[in-house]
Amino acid sequence: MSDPVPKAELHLHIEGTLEPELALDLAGRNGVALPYRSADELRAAYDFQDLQSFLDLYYGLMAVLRTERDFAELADAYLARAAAQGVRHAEIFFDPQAHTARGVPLATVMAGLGEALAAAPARHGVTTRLIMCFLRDEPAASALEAFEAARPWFGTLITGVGLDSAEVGHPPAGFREVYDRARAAGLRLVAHAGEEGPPEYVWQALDVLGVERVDHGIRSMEDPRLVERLVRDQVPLTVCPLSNVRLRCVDRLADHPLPRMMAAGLLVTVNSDDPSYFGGYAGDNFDALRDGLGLTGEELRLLAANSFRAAFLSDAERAAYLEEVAAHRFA
Ligand SMILES: Nc1ncnc2[nH]cnc12
Ligand SMILES: [Zn+2]
Repeated sequence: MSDPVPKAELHLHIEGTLEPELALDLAGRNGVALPYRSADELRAAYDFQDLQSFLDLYYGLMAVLRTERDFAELADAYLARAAAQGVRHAEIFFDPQAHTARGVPLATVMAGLGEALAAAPARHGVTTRLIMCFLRDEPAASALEAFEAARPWFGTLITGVGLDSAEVGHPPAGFREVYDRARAAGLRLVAHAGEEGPPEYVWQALDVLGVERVDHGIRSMEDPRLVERLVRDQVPLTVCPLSNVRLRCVDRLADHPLPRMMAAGLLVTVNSDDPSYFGGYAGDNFDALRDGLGLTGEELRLLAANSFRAAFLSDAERAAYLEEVAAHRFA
């Protein structure tokens, strides 16, 4: 990747950027016993059958994240890698409940992430937003509790709310109340839907939760009326091609619906989801689309421009980033 196109990353779980080497370092530093003796042994465990098999490993490995410094190092390492692949703006998810349930105070998580994000423009040339996600396989009451605990950071460090974790059997409609509170608090609204779950979950994310962006949304293609709606309203979809292959939502990259989604007029963006686990950061996903699906430089430019159109930026920031995309020369 000689000169990557400038892009925004809008679907990135900071916990999913935990590289095996850092996980082992933190395990040693924090005295956490892991059942892996080397980074290669850990990497070999990254062979997933579906979303749940990934989540089991992902939540388990979070045990190594304990201190403010751990979260700061995690986020700083992501920002360095992302910047090297052309990411100029990152809207970063985190899972508060996955940390507080392990006894790590929310204030510790926020202080660590806050330190790395505050340094990011000067250190890495990356602007950021932070989006707290609710775990949809936990009760709605737990999401409400997490939401209320995070109020001190609303509008300063926390820009929005999202919904993630095991999708099937956990439809968006169960989280109406916490989304209503988030809207009233002035937060931006997104949710994972249509990754493994059916198009009905995308409808619920739009019509019950009132989301502004849909994370994944690939199964929307099964419902022509839903595609019509998403095209009409130009609802951004944060698609994650390498993730979809690794979690077997699609059989092979060659079968990925992204080209059909673009042809249908959907506002598609390309993102890495959990790059340490799925074989690539944002630029690697762009490269895979070029090398594996034959996307042209102009198609990649459109995807990069879409990422800034779909981002929670001011008009002035957006215009400046779109100029950079327009000026980019593909090799
Ligand atoms: N791809 C994904 N889907 C749902 N929840 C997640 N949490 C982290 N990555 C996720
Ligand atoms: Zn995700």
